[in-house]
Amino acid sequence: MDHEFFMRRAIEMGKKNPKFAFGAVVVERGTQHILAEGVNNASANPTHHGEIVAINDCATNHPKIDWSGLALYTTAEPCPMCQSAILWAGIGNVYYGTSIPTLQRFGWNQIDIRAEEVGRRAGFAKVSLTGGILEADCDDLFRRPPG
Ligand SMILES: Nc1nc2[nH]cnc2c(=O)[nH]1
Repeated sequence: MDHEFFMRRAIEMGKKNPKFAFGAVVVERGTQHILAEGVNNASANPTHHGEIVAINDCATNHPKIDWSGLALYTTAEPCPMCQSAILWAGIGNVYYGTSIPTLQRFGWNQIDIRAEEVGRRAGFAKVSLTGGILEADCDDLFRRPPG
C-alpha cells in the first residue's frame, strides 16, 4: 500500500476546509482504488467529521462493499466518535497523520481518549492503527486552531 499517496489525497481533501482540515479517504486494500472521500463539514452538521463523511460516502456509493477489505486514511487521529464509526463499519486498518496529543498541544478541543483505546474496548472488532504518515504535512494543517 502506498501510504503517502493516499495520505496526500486525504490532505488535499482536508484543504477543502481550511479551518477544519480533517480530510479522509477510504481505500480498497491492496489496490490504488480510492472508494470514498470526506472533509470535515461540522459547521453544517456537528457529527460530520471528515472520517464520518468518508464512511457515509462509501456506504452511499458502494452499498455492497466488504468493509473488512478497506483501509481509511485520515489527516488526524480519529476522535472517539469517528473511531467508533470505523469499528461499527468493520474497517480494519487506519492510517493517520497528526495525533490527538499534538492537536491538543496546538490548542484544538479534542476528547482525550486515544483511538487505540477505543479500539481495545471493542471486543467485537479488531483495528490496526498506524500514526505519523506524512506527519509534518498533516501537522501544518492544524498548527492554528479555529477562532
Ligand atoms: N479526527 C478528527 N478529529 C476531529 N476533531 C474535530 N473534528 C474532527 C474530524 O473531522 N476528525
